[in-house]
Amino acid sequence: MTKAVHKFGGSSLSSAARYQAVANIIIGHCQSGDCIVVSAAGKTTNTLVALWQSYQQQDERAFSDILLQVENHQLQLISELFPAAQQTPLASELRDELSSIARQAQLRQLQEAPLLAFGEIWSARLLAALLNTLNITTQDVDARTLFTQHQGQLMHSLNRSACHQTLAQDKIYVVTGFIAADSEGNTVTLGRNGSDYSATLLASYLDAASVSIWTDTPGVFSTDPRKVGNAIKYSKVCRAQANLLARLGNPVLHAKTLSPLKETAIKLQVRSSFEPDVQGTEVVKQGYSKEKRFVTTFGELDLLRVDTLASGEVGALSQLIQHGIHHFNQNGEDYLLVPSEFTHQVVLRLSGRVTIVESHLRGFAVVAPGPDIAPLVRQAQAVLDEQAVVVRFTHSATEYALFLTDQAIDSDVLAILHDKLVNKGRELAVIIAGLGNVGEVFLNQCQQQIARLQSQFDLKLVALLRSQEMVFCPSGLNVTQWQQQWQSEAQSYSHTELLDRISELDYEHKVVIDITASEAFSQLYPDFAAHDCHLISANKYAGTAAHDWYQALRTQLQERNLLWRYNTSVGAGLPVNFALADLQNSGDKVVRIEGVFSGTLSWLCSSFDGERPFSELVLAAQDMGYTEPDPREDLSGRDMQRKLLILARELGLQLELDDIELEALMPASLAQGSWESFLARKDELDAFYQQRAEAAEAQGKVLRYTGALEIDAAGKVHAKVGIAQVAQGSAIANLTPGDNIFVITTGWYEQNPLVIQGPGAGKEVTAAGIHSDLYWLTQQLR
Ligand SMILES: NC(=O)c1ccc[n+]([C@@H]2O[C@H](COP(=O)([O-])OP(=O)(O)OC[C@H]3O[C@@H](n4cnc5c(N)ncnc54)[C@H](O)[C@@H]3O)[C@@H](O)[C@H]2O)c1
Ligand SMILES: N[C@@H](CCO)C(=O)O
Repeated sequence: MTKAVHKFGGSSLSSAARYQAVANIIIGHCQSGDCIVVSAAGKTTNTLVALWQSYQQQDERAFSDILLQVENHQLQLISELFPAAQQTPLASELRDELSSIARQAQLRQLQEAPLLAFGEIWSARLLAALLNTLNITTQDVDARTLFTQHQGQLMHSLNRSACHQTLAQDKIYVVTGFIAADSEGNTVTLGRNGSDYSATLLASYLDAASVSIWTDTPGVFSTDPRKVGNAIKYSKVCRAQANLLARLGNPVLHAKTLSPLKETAIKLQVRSSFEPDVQGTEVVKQGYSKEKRFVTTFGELDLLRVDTLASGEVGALSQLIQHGIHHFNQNGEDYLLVPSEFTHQVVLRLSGRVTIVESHLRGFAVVAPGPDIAPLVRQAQAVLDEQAVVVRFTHSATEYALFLTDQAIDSDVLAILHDKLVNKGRELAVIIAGLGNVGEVFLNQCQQQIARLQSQFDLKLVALLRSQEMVFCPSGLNVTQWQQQWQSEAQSYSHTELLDRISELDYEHKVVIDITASEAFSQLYPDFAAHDCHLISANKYAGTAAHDWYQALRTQLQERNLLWRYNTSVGAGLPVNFALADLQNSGDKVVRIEGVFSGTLSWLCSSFDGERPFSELVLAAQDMGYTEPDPREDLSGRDMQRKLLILARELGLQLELDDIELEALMPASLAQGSWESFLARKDELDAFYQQRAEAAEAQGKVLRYTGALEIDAAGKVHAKVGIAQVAQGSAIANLTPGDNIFVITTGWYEQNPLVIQGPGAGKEVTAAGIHSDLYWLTQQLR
């Protein structure tokens, strides 16, 4: 049984490298029995259209030039994709076909459709050959043997049995998109973007489980992502809205694509072959997704009024111009929105029954759930008035409204419309990982916080995760009863299951809040980003990972318009990152940061008076929730080293963790082994500390654990964390136990540095800092 149909468009096959990329996607996503539908490579169809035009114009010189261009392009693909031995038969088959085209042209017997069909035939042949060289049993199939039309209508039962008979073996089939045959065996084409239609038709004939349309954008967006940076990629769109968008000219979905899927359970996905790991958009049956908001812009259109429109006539007109036509009725009159380039064809066909009401219109449509339309129309009109955009015609229906304007809607106006019409009333799904010291307090504060944010943003807590178990509730957990829900519903999970569940979430925005201390969990950040999740971290591992990984994550987040907030990873709730960002954004230059950046070490050093053994204080700090899960992460200086690295990266410095010199506040011999074995040797820790404290006292000083980062005049960075003897009475010596202090010297704060001081660890302050990050995120999303 065919499990899946995958369609790759021209942009996915525009070069040898793209063919290789598609082959890799097929290897990763397909199984024997699946079908691949292909369009012509790159701009091949346009070139073949130009070839046809030169033939019609009897321009022999242009004809032979274009034919040579076609040959060179195909030969280049062949030579780049295959070893020499394989190139010869492929090249000679191509040359035979090109000679036959030239011969038919000379005899004036060339026909348009069979000429255009070569684009798809060559793509299918090359891709199948490439897959075979990669040891994947593949066969290319000419769709003219599968799809037959009679008088413009597809012969469904004949086609169905042809598909079942031809595509029955245990191999991968690469089928040509766009083309079919008529009942006499002549080639016919399925129209613009016909390959998408071929793919859904094939899926319906084969009762496939799914169709994936692989294109150059990773899904269906709320508006054109090339024009509006914060366009939202929806993970799910319902078929009715997808259909409407297609009729309104959305560039990703095409009017005919969806029709074969009506009344079927076939899953349709739109994905990017350029970012195959990124979750695309699923077009789901009615009721399986919330209705979303879209602002979709138009190319040049004419508005036509038709006297009497017969049933099926709009479909026939669309068929004629091979393009979607939007039809609506206003005040009892029928209107058509026709792309200007096709108006003359439509007017000719409707001879005498049509009036051109307005021509050369641009504009946009707002698509939204019914109850939202009326207020959105008012808001859109207000934006257009403010921006002095002249509206020539408007139309409102139950699920959409049209604004037809004089001028094209430019990116600035579109961004404002999108902000006002789409960015409002959105939902944010919150996934919380880590329900330990900080996580529990954060959750307990959540009830109040979510209610407070609710007036501006609709937050839903959809998942709670510990290392082994999770509760996942897409419609939202009850924050006040999370403990009961945890008791009754928590289940073990794998990371794959977690990512699958996240990919199914039907929310405009998602955020993963990482309150774990797990390096393994932080390594999932690129996957979360690929699933369009914003990130908030108290966990320091991602911020201190190897620079290349860290930079790749940052780039990935930036490309996907995702935000990452991690203020609590340094100084708990203290606004250190804010201050550093603000100084730099204001044009200041930070040259030195020094101080105490560990709540645990601050508390331990300030509390130690020789009365209680040092190790006893360590256990007390652990009890208070100051330490990392393994307090040796603090005692080793590693936690403070991480914080200094996070600050360094905030300053744009390219450091690795080990570029920061580190001196531990414990004997090196205690670093290995279990926590229990460490406790068994706690005397060694006590002696280690006692000895250093006494040495400091002998100098009239006190022992503290400090860190400093300095950028010298030559731009060289010096960074260190370690044990220091500090003068009694100094700011560091006088720190309240548990406080952090950040002394920041900058160009402007040179003689008298800026000081940020306060609690640097603790459940409440850290949880509060995470709420601050969440609030910041919601503000940015608005
Ligand atoms: N304690 C503080 O004062 C403070 C301050 C700032 C930042 N932080 C950071 O906050 C994080 C949490 O600190 P804590 O004191 O609450 O730690 P904790 O050990 O008490 O809690 C960690 C939680 O994470 C869960 N967890 C571990 N691995 C996981 C995984 N792979 N997936 C999902 N959950 C996982 C554990 O089950 C536990 O519930 C740490 O990264 C810490 O550095 C803590
Ligand atoms: N263990 C850390 C928690 C805050 O990151 C500290 O003591 O500073």
